[in-house]
This record gives sequence, structure tokens and C-alpha cells, in this order.
Amino acid sequence: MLTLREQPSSCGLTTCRGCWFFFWLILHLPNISGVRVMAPAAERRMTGVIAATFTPLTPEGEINLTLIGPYIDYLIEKQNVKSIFVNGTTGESMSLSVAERKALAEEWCLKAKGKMDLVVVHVGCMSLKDSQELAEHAAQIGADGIAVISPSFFKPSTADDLKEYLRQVAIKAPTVPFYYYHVPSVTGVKVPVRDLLHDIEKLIPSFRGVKFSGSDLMDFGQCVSHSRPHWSLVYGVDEQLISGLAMGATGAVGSTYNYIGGHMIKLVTAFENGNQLQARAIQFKLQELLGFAMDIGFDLGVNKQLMSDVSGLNLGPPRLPLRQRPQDHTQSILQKYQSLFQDCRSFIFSHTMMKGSLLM
Ligand SMILES: CC(=O)N[C@H](C=O)[C@@H](O)[C@H](O)[C@H](O)CO
Ligand SMILES: CC(=O)C(=O)O
Repeated sequence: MLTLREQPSSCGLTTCRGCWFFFWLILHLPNISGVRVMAPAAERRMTGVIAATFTPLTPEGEINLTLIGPYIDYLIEKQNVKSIFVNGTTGESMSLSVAERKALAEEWCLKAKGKMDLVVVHVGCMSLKDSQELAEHAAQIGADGIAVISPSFFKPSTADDLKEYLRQVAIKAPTVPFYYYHVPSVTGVKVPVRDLLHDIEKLIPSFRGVKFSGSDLMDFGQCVSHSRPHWSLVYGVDEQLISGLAMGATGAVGSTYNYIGGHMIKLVTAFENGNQLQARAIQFKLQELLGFAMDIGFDLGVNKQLMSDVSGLNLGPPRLPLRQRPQDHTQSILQKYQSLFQDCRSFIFSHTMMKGSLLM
């Protein structure tokens, strides 16, 4: 059998250098021109349990990049979570400057490289220009995907307006899988997501799905039923994840998966194996934790403090206008967490002892 190199040249060149140059050009043209060609086979989909990361801040309120490496190690080693969604709602993105978001995204991508399966960077902003700049930047640093929230000061009033806005962000990173991030409780943007999806790939060729953080399960179900096989539809209301899975979610993205990721992976596995009782038992525990926390006051600052307490990583305060709550407030939520997710107690203890600081 002839190898490629030995095959007679059809172009008449005895050494066939022309052909080799042609193949070489095809292979390298994208890099030479600075344009990466989308390679669908290499795309990493949003599946499984994905942690929406908190942004580590110093006590003075500056971004603390030094904690990102240990944070990633914690997620992998203690929660078995290997995918992250950074600079989102949990990451306080809307309270950060564009420069801070770039520095954070860069560090998350750098430290996750070779360790994690997926890093999706949220690039939504109030200004189209800022979103475009962040989308371009996310492409440069090798993010596995970008997600965009709708602007919410001036809101789009129709699906077409929102689509056009998303298109103008997506074209700045045409090779990066693009996700619309629907979170009506925060943005107040109620455009049904199903209205966005019709023919969306014609407008946004890089469109790959939705991060759906709303509780309108009919809308979510219709997104799933009108989705294409290569899209990801991830559900983002942690306390009712089972309903999202029942509707056909391909994965889950949430803030609580930072500290109960391992349990939620068990929930997803139980669900997939048809063990509804076990799946529900885990879901109910999370509902009990969040129900308790919401009754006494649960916001991003409290959530972040809980993650600090559980992980032993000092993630710092939230940024103003959010504030840290008094210690007894967060301590009672930590105790509830420990009583529900018992097996974590020994870990917290040994982890903090190892660090030489007593937490409880
Ligand atoms: C509005 C918001 O931040 N939603 C998060 C993700 O989208 C969730 O992970 C929640 O933090 C979680 O479900 C607790 O309510
Ligand atoms: C939960 C989530 O996905 C976010 O923080 O953006």
C-alpha cells in the first residue's frame, strides 16, 4: 500500500512540494490569519454538575487572585467538581470592573488548564461594548465557552432585540461556544427563552445553548424540546434541580455546588439510574438548608461566607453594596449545613486543623 508521501503526484511536481504546501496551508491558515476555525468535535459541552464560582476578595475588597488555584484544587479534590462557571451572578460580575473581570477570567482559565474539564466565562455587562471586549478577551485566553446575561438597566423588550444584542456580543468571539444566561429574578427580563431559540444558529452560528436560572419549567421544557443535539441546556435553580433534570437538562450550574457538589453529583446519578427516592432525599436536604437560610436572611454575602467556612478558603467579604453579616448569623447556617451533610463535618474539622486555624 502506498503511503501518502509515496503516492504519485497528480500536480506534476516530482516531489509534490506544492501538495504538501497546500496541506500545510490548510492546517495552519487559521493560526496564521489569527482566526480559529470552530472544531465542533473538540467542543466541551456543559454537562454534569458545574460550580458557579465566588470571586475571592481581600478583606479590603480587592480581587484576590492567589486563592484561585487552591479554590480549583478544593473543588476537584473535595467536591469532585471539575467544571466551573466564572464571573457570573455568584461571582459578583456586575459589581466588578472590566479590568478585574479580565484578570479573574485569565487566572481561572490558567489554573484550571489540564485540571478541569470546562471553564465557561460569563461576559454579560450593562454595556454592549464592555461585553464585546470581555467576549474577545475570553476567546484569547482559551475559555471553553462564554455566557451572556441580558442587560437589565435598559432592558430588551422583545426576543428580537435581545437576539440582536446577543449576536453583537457573540460575533466578537465567533469560535467560542455561546450560551444565553437567563436569570429573570435578577435581570427582570422576562422574554421567554423559547422565543429566542427559533433559527438562532442562523443569527449566531456559535450558539450552543442556555443556562436557565428561572423557575418557569414550561419555558425550560420548551427550550429542551426545541433544542438541537449539540446544544447544552443547563438548569440553574439548585433547590429544584430535579425538576430541571425531569425536563431534560443536560447539566446543572449553581452556587451551592461549590460546597455540596459531591452530594449533587450523587443526586444526578441517582436520577439517571431511576432512583427517585435517593435523588429526592438529597434535593430535600438542600431545600432544607436553603429554606433555613432564607428564613433568617440569605444573600450572596452569606452564601460566600458559607463557602469560606466549609472550604477553609477565606474568600473575603462581598463587594458593596452587599455586606458581610455578623458571625452568629452565618454560624447558624454552617451548623445547619453540618447537620444535613454530616460527612462534611470531619472534613471541615481536619481541613481547618491542617491550616492551623480553628473555625468552630
Ligand atoms: C439567582 C442566582 O444566583 N441563581 C444561582 C444560579 O443561577 C443559583 O445557584 C442560586 O444561587 C441557588 O439556587 C440558591 O438560590
Ligand atoms: C449560579 C450561576 O450560574 C451564577 O452564579 O451565575
